[in-house]
Amino acid sequence: MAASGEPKKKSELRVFESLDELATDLAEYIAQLSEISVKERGCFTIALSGGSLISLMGKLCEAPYNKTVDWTKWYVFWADERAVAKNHVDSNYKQTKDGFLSKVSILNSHVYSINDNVTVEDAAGEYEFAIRQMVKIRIIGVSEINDCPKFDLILLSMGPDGHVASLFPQHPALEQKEEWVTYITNSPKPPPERITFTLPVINSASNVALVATGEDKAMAVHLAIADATDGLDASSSPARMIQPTDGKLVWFIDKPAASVLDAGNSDSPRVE
Ligand SMILES: O=C(O)[C@H](O)[C@@H](O)[C@H](O)[C@H](O)COP(=O)(O)O
Repeated sequence: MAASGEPKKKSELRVFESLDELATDLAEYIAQLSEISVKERGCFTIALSGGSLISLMGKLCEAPYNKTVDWTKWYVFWADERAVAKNHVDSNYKQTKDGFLSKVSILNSHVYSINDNVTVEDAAGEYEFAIRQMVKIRIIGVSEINDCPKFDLILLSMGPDGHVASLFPQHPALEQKEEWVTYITNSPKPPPERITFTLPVINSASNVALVATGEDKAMAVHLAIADATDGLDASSSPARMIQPTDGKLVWFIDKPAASVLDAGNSDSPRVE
């Protein structure tokens, strides 16, 4: 059973006893957002990332969702991607195709993967251009605050160092305010070359889900969520910088990832 708090400041923390319960709730959450977006806007724009996220989304490929979700209305993007060939084991696209896209009826023409035939810089530029075209025709919504794309849902998983997408602690990419998509060539976690959504894009989404599982994430979860983090330099916790301006953030974490919060080492969390 999830310990789920009432939304406060448009953020919510859901803590699960098991990965199975987390996966069940995550599938229902995504399916509900898809239904709402299709009803309100006629389509559903979702940006994915790597890590265990894709396998945690697995229940979407099963009954009832495989039949009830309106897959033809989905448009799939990536919040970050490694600059490797699409058939490389490190490719987020490959992981998503093998574990998700090949199992549901999303149209190939609605899948916006990153060009793996050009430099990482050009791939980032092309990806931003593609997103701009989709904003122009309003498949992707637009933020009234800053003209950024407003994805219906951006799904992120957090690393043990608090990184989200390919935004790593202390990295200058965290400061990028102008571009929607940027690239890095020195990722502390291999592979070194990656493209990533910038913070303004992530924070402009209608919904952001942040998934963190396992004990190795416990301190990063604490730093990202706790109200009081004495002397914490903001850029040491990219996950803490995820604060949708006009959208809603939901954390999906398991007990081990919540263990530092549970231990009472944090003051009241910034989210409930
Ligand atoms: O880009 C990457 O190198 C990974 O995808 C990374 O961002 C991953 O998502 C987190 O480290 C969480 O990993 P898990 O979800 O596997 O715990």
